[in-house]
Amino acid sequence: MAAAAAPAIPVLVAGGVAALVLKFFSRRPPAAPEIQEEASDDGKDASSAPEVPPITLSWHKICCALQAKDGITTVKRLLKNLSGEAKAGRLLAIMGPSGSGKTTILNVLAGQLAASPRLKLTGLLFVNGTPCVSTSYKVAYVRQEDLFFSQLTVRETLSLAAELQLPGSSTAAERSRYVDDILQRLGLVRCADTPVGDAKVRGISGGEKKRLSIACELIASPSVIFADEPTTGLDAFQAEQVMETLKKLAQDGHTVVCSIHQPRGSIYSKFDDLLLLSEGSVIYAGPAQNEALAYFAGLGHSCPEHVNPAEFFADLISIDYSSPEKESASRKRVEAFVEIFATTLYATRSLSGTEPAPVKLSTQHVTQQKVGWWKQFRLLFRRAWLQAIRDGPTNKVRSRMSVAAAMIFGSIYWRMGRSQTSIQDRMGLLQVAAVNTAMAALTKTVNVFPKERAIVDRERAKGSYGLAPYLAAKLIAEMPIGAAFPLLFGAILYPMARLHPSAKRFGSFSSIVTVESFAASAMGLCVGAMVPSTEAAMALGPSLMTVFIVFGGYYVNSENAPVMFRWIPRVSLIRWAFQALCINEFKGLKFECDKPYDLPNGEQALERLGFGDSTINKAMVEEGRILLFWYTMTYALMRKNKPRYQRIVAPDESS
Ligand SMILES: Nc1ncnc2c1ncn2[C@@H]1O[C@H](COP(=O)(O)OP(=O)(O)OP(=O)(O)O)[C@@H](O)[C@H]1O
Repeated sequence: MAAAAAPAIPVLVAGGVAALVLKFFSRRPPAAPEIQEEASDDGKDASSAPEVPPITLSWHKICCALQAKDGITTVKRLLKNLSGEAKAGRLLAIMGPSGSGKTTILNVLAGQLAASPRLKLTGLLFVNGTPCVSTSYKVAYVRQEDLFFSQLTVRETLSLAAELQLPGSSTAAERSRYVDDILQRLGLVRCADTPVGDAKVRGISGGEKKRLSIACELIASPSVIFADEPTTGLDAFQAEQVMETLKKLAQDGHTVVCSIHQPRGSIYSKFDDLLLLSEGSVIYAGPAQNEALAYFAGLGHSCPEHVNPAEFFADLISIDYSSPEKESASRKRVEAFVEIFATTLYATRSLSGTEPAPVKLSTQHVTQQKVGWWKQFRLLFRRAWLQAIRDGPTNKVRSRMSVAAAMIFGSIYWRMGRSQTSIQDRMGLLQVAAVNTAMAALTKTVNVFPKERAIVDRERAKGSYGLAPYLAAKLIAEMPIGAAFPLLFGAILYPMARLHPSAKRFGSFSSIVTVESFAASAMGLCVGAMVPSTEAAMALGPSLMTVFIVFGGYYVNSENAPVMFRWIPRVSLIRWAFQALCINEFKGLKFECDKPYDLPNGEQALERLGFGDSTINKAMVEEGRILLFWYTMTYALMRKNKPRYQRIVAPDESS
């Protein structure tokens, strides 16, 4: 009985955490934005755009090649001798056909080209004329996909970024004013208290999401802002607004560089400078407006009146694959453009004139972590908690599934008696309960975690916080809600099936399924940390769990399994949960006996299953070890898989 009571501890712990969390947040309603209404200490006006050091970024002879496995042969040249510059206070647009290298050059300039042993990246980068070093300027990179925690409002998202990224010396009022200022500047005031939303719950619009992405990047007052196709997926109006935002940021003194596909005329007119690429080569780099048109007119290609220059350039520099003749003609034209540009004044006038001395460069940009471990933990805990409790659709589905599963199994195993046949029924039900609990927790986690990991990877790459406070905050914040569903399942199933009728046994039953559910979630986290996408996680997670189900203690007796598989039951979270549930159910239970070979009590039933000399405590310790193993593996994998960026080397260093 004492053993049976021991596993009640996790439920008490989860309940305790839930109570503490509720108490903590009862003082701050979840929907309320976390704005401190303190008066400014220093009376500074935060409404003006913060001053950023002006940066002129120039690049010289950037080459990027994909190499064969031998490391010598070049398979493809992604960037060919690219030179150019982006100036403070100006908006530079990188345009070119699909696959021309726009994203690649943007990644290179932002120091965020994903590292690969098969890529060779050479060239020189200069900031205000001096060789670029990693921490000499602040970079913001607005990626194509906008990834956010869907249940947080716009203001909460920005406030959290501000709390994590602004120096600890700033006051809460200053941070709050700073957030208000950014909301104002990016036109996000109207949707400030709207949740970001996702596919399940509609939140802010695509354009607002993009502007929120820019806003989050602006928190650190970057000098240079890179944006990869910021208008993709937006309607004309939203696209216009996003580009207007970038233009204003340029006018505020930022250096803004964006790649863009086929902008409409009104968007093109906002560009100050233009970098035209085709198949990794520069076709034109220089001022975007009349100069660009005059340059091509000088080459015999005049843009007709009332034609959008962006469309004109797109037609001019694209390779036409519709027929071999057209392909050859368009390729010749593009090659001629590349050749001409490489030898014109345009190609060199923006650079400092003298050939820069080769220096060893690193463009890896890592922000220093600004706040301490506990503050990171507290902020991330709040985010994880809000995300978990506000996710109504997911929680509704999970609770409905728990109730439905309990009702179905409860009806099938309705009020089991004490006949001999009920022994098999009990075993079947306990196995089904263990499998259902594990699968529900696993599928939920693998469905959600890979998306969250993508956000966390980005934030960690920026140095916003560490992995340990993130994981600790997530695990603790999700504990109460994670415990609620197995508890609901147990509370309905237990009386329906009339399992061992004792409050203590019910407490143990609930504790066992709760711990098992945490172990399955931990396994889901590990699977999510291992693979690149939700689809891959959804394929791998349940397949792995099937193996643990087969060796879950009911279908195969571990002693009868081939030697090579005998270790699997020891690591199967289903097996230990099933074992603990059986001991909890059968110990002390008497059965009706008619025949001499009938089993008179539960102890003998346990002997048959091979659980005779075990206890609930022992099984739960094993389950706890499995839980810790998956948590540790998740930590190790996320640590190992932290995004790494390709180092750029000076041309002569690479030879
Ligand atoms: N890490 C990589 N390994 C292999 N090939 C790559 C890698 N990165 C880019 N490429 C290739 O380099 C070329 C340029 O890619 P990039 O994404 O820069 O083009 P893009 O102009 O941005 O295209 P789009 O407009 O379609 O996004 C493509 O052919 C792409 O397949």
